[in-house]
Amino acid sequence: MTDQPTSGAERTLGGNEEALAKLRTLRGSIDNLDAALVHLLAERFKCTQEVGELKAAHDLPPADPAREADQIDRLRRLAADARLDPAFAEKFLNFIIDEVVRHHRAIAARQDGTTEE
Ligand SMILES: C=C(O[C@@H]1C=C(C(=O)O)C=C[C@H]1O)C(=O)O
Repeated sequence: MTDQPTSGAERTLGGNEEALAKLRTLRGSIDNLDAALVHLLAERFKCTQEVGELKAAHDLPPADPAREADQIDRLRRLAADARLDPAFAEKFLNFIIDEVVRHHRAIAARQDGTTEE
């Protein structure tokens, strides 16, 4: 007996129990990986928050383009080794870094007694 289908793809597979079981197993792993990604990102943002406070306390600029370039090179190499598209890895890292720098600007502005955004 198979559980009731819960999504469009599951309904389309209908009575194909083998394919349905495989889809559900894969989606279970995707759920676990997405949870791990959220936890990893939360830990990364905890670290970058502290970096932002350190920078504000020592009057350092919110962004460090040289460090960003090193990180992007490194992530592109890691992605290629892992057979992940390096262009995607770069886009993903830039998306995260933009958010980090936005936080760092806000921390610096708070420290200066100004408001940003
Ligand atoms: C976290 C930092 O601040 C910024 C964010 C970075 C990142 O998220 O990897 C890298 C460089 C900086 O522009 C840092 O300087 O280390």
